[in-house]
Amino acid sequence: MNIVRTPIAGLLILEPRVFGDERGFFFESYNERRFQDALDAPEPVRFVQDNHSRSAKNVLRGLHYQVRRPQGKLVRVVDGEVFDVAVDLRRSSPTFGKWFGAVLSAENKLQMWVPAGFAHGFLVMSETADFLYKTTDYYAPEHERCIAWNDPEIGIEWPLAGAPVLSAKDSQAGPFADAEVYA
Ligand SMILES: Cc1cn([C@H]2C[C@H](O)[C@@H](COP(=O)(O)OP(=O)(O)O[C@H]3O[C@@H](C)C(=O)[C@@H](O)[C@H]3O)O2)c(=O)[nH]c1=O
Repeated sequence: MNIVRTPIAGLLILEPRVFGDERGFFFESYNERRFQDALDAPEPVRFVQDNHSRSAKNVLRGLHYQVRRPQGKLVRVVDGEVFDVAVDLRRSSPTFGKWFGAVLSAENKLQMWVPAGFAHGFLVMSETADFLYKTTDYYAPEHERCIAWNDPEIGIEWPLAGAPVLSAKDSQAGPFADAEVYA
């Protein structure tokens, strides 16, 4: 597994080693020891929930985060292609308010490690996309918050091909300026 650091501290791209042969391919989609070594964090990261969503083309989910029960997320795509984005909500971070995005696909098999302290979202670029992720805390809807995907202050450059399809919740999301952020 190759670890690619991003311009935002703690936010990583994981590139698994894929073994292809005449049958198809094999790769380790999660290896706890390699993952913990890559993070080099004081406390081991513990995952408590695995999620799977399927979305149609142009669906945009996000930008989501949980105050008080923040979730680290290890995300990947097993069918299709998405543009995956994390926004740094850690006020003490030199990259507070900055975003980073990467194309994750079934083809490239890249994973993004989004630590606690970020808002997260993605746009589906293929006809459909199956999106899988592990989280470090449980879903807590009472602590869930949304920031508008098109907040001008954040300025995410989404590779849009038309208007995005949003949930009712996401279409009512507020601006970054009103967001409850982390310390
Ligand atoms: C996220 C989640 C949703 N649900 C339920 C609530 C709701 O009825 C239904 C759909 O929920 P949502 O519309 O919030 O799903 P979705 O918009 O896919 O939410 C997800 O978006 C991406 C970008 C993230 O980063 C995730 O952490 C999560 O917030 O599923 C759970 O039961 N557990 C969960 O962990």
